[in-house]
This record gives sequence, C-alpha cells and structure tokens, in this order.
Amino acid sequence: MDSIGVLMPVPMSPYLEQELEKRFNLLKLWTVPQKTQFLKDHSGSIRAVVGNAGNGADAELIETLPKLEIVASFSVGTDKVDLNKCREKGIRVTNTPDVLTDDVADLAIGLALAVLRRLCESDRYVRSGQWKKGDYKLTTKFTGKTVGILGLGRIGKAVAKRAEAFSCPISYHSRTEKPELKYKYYPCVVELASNCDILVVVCALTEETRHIINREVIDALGPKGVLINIGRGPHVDEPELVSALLEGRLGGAGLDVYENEPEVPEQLFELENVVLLPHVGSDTVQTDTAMADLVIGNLEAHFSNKPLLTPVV
Ligand SMILES: O=CC(=O)O
Repeated sequence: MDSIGVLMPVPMSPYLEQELEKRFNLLKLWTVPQKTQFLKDHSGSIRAVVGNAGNGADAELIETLPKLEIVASFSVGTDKVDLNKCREKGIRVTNTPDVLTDDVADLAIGLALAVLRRLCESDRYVRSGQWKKGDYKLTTKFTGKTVGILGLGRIGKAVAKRAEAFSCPISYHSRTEKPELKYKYYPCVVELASNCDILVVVCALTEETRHIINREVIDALGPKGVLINIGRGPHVDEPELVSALLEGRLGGAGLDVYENEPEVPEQLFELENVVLLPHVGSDTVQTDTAMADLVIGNLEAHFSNKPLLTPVV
C-alpha cells in the first residue's frame, strides 16, 4: 500500500503519523508552503484524506482530489467533512467512535466539578500565596444536582452513567425519546434547561443543532445553572453565552469547545465561574493510540476491499 497517497491537512498525532508513514505515502500538507500547487501536483495519487475535529474535507478539497476514495477522520464528529459531497461522489467516510467515549464523558464530569467546586480558581489561590492570608470561600455541591444532557448518544449515556454515581437525577433531550432508558425526556431544549442545574451539550453538530443553546435556553438555565459544552462550539451562540456570564444571568460554564477555535472570547478570562479547556476531550495517550489504530484499521480495510470498521458514509 506504500504508493497510496494519504493526505493529512494538519498535524494531529505523532503516533498516527508514524504508523501511516509505515504503510502509505503520507503527504503532510502543513509542511509545504505552496499548498494549492502541492495538491495539484499530487492529485493523481491522493486516495485518502485523514482529517480531524478541526480540519476535515470540505467541498473545495474534495473537488481538488479526483482520485479521493475515503476520508478517515481522527475524530468522532464528522461536521468538518462534507458528507453530502462524499455521498454524491461515492467517497467513503469513517470516524473514531467508542474508543473516546470514556475520556470525553470523564471530562464532562471533571468540568462540572471544576466549575462548581472552583478547582482551577482554588489552585490559583494556593499558587499565588493567598491561602496564607485566609481560607478560600465556600463553593457549590455537585452531588445530587440535576444533570440535563443534550444528545443521549454513546457519550451522552456515558455522562449519564457517571453523573448517576454522584446521585444526580438525569434528564435529556434528543431528536427522539428513548423509552428503554429510565431518564426523564424533554421534547424541547428550553424545558430541559428550565428543569436542570447542569446542562451538558454532547450532541452532534448539524444544521438543526447549530446555536441550539441560544439566549432563551441560557435564560432558562438561569443564574444558578451551569453549561458544560463538550460537543462543538457552534452549538452555542457564543456572544449570548458571554453576555449572560458577564451579566450574571448564567451561573457558570465549563467549555472544551468554542465557535472559532483556537479563538476564545477574552472577556471569559477574568471570570472565576468559567473553566476553559483547549478542546482536549479525547486527548489522552491511551485514546490517541486507540483512535489512530482505528483510522489505520479503516484505511487498511478500505484498500484491501474489506468492510470498514466504523463507516459513516
Ligand atoms: O472533538 C473531537 C471528536 O470529534 O472526536
């Protein structure tokens, strides 16, 4: 398979690069200065693109690569891949579900604890020597808080399971009710937000879920409510979130994702009821390896005419 051109637009995992290089002709687009010319020069040999949560394969890239057969995303979300264009052209698409579920769900709970118990702020309190002048203030209990989950797929269910261990009543909103689950279903997001203390956003980003967290939902969550976003930045109307936090209309937020990554609204930097992470939901050594192995498994299956391991298209 070493003559097969595999295009990687951005760096994502040294282990993945190393393993791809052992098997394919890996073309690292970020290392070349003249990207358009490079793509033209290699358009006859590039048969696969390996994208990620930030850089997938848009219609323009797909059109540039006439020999493209598969987009193997190093991510569970495929919102940066033009799925319709892929369907139209018979290009296969794969992602990396399941292997990252635990890490992302763990992080959701970590963010909720960090916001309510002010973990980052109290860490800064110790480091800056302020403890010597007096005790840190009281914070808010997490155990028993009502957790609302927006999107009860694999990761949503894993968040629910973890939150249950903290005695949190669970409710959710998703496109359809899941009667086999014992959690309370709300057919509308505003209702879910009005009836929970912590709202965790974990659904897929689609045209229907873009800005699903708007002013009405934020106000329904209210001055004691906490928003946790481990889904995608564009799920949230970010200027509305920022003004709600600045005006005290929302109790707090734990964010791993933003509308224009890596840009983060600077007004949030001063707020101690906000915890900001740089989109690291699945970024552990163990999961990086498992995701990379899945990307390679999908590419090897495709180029040996075997069924894909985790097909999306
Ligand atoms: O954001 C990360 C992913 O989609 O895997």
